[in-house]
Amino acid sequence: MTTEIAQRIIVPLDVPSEADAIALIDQIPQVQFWKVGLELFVSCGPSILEQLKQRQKKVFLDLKFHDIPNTVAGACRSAATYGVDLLTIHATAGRPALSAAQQALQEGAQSAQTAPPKLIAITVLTSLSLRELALDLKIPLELPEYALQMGLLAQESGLNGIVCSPHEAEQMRQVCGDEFLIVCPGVRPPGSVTGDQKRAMTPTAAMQAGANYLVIGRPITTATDPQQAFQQICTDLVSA
Ligand SMILES: O=c1ccn([C@@H]2O[C@H](COP(=O)(O)O)[C@@H](O)[C@H]2O)c(=O)[nH]1
Repeated sequence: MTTEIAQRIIVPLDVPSEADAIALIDQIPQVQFWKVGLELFVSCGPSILEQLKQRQKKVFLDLKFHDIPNTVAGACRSAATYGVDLLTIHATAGRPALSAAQQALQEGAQSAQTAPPKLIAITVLTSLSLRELALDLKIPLELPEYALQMGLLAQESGLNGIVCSPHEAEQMRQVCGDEFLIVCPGVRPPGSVTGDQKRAMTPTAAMQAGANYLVIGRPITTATDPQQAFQQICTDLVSA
């Protein structure tokens, strides 16, 4: 049971070098699903993906593409050759870019004779508050409604799922159905520092809200004992 839960926790490798990433991967062998984001990919490129695959890990490549349709399609065609499990694009890239990205992923994967990653859209970054969305970004909708509209746009464009805060997961699940993947960062065990996460929830509440996967980084990776921190989260989730 703990193993099943462990497979639903994605830990980000938000570290500056491949050596730091490998040290972390080997420090927590229980983690089955790792996320490679901008910091690490810009630093070391796709070789870290090979390192993860050699260790039979699942990989979430979180590059958050946001560009015109032709450019995101090219990036997706290339990313499809890596054989990763999940890939991100911002929903705000718009409908033509989302559709082009999904189509290019299928084409790229077919040419590389590999399975395409599931393409999931960022709805509203979990670091944004209701106030920032309204006052800085001038979005005239309430945040949950805006996030839902971004989720629906992703679904209508043929994407496999979304990234959203656990606060929006329940309504996403109700509206988008059981097959749509919901991946939630902004997850903090009780008592953890929230840092730059503005719409955070506990792992148990996030799972109960309908998330398929939780992304939990600093509460694990900066803990004195990362392995123990990961195990404690799994144990709490199993007993909830
Ligand atoms: O809306 C989003 C989209 C992606 N992220 C990423 O998730 C992790 C969260 O790390 P923590 O240390 O648990 O805060 C990080 O890699 C972000 O790039 C997100 O937080 N919110």
